[in-house]
Amino acid sequence: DLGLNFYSESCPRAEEIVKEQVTKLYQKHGNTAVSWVRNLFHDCMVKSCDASVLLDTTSRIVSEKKSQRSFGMRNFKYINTIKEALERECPMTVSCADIVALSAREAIVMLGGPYIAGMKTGRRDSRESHISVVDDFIPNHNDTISLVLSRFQSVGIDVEGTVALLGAHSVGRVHCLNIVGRLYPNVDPTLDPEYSEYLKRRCPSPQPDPQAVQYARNDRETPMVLDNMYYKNLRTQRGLLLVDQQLVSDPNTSPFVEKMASDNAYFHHQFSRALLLLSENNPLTGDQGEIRKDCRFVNTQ
Ligand code: HEM
Ligand SMILES: [Ca+2]
Ligand SMILES: [Ca+2]
Repeated sequence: DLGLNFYSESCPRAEEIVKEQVTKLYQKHGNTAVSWVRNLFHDCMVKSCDASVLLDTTSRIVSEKKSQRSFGMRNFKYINTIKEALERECPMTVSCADIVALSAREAIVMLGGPYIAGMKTGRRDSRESHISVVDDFIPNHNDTISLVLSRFQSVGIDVEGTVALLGAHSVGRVHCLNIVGRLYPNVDPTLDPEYSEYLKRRCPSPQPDPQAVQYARNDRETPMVLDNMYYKNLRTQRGLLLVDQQLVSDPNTSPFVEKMASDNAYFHHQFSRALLLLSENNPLTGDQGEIRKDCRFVNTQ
């Protein structure tokens, strides 16, 4: 099973090393922290917190990064930086799946979010990619709220927790590809008009070139702070994705949006609770899976 401070004997400084590396990376490239938060969602939601999302494509494996749902994910190369620091201290000991979890915990602090107490470790790494089922677990940007809620419910996260987790969209960016459906041919009438003008300036073409890096920030006010500005934006019709905006129009979720918009501490509390649950979804433990040497590849192909 997972446990608190699983590496206390095998690698006592493991959690400290992750913290040091996440801090250094954040100082050089602030958006690495944003990536670590998204990584946890994309790994843990898809079957298990097993670092399946980190595998690269090889002759035997099709990477989950190839999925349309993973569009825009970035900074994977810096996971290797964290892993290398751990390998220098304790070779073949700390799993990539625990790096995903611990780096997210530290990143949330860097971004002004809550410190998530009680995060367990001891996850082991998958020997396979789950590319064929990514779409069954990760919702699309324009899915209905009932589908989104059922996906989170299937990993034990309730409505309040789901509303809190979507608050991760208080940081980072969205590429135009995921936005233009709300702008062209007609502007979604639920969008604030001043906001849709801004979005059209950011995304001037209905068919964005997928190679061009055209995007809008999730939260224009505090783009690098994991705060409740996201919910305030939803209240003023400035939700970026359809899934975001639906949180205020649906009667099951809107009361939580209201509470989170007016109380940042409550948002942080719910975010911690839900993220902890997500971080413990169906891990490989004991002698299941393996401890990868390189997070991009299984040990023996
Ligand atoms: C219904 C659930 C969700 C959907 C449909 C969704 C969808 C998306 C989409 C489409 C993007 C923009 C990708 C791009 O164009 O570059 C995005 C970005 C992001 N998502 Fe989500 N997301 C969901 C839930 C979550 C959760 C639960 C978290 C974390 C707890 C999360 C964290 C992030 C972060 C941090 C970014 C910004 C990434 C960056 O700037 O590099 N998302 N999400
Ligand atoms: Ca996974
Ligand atoms: Ca923010």
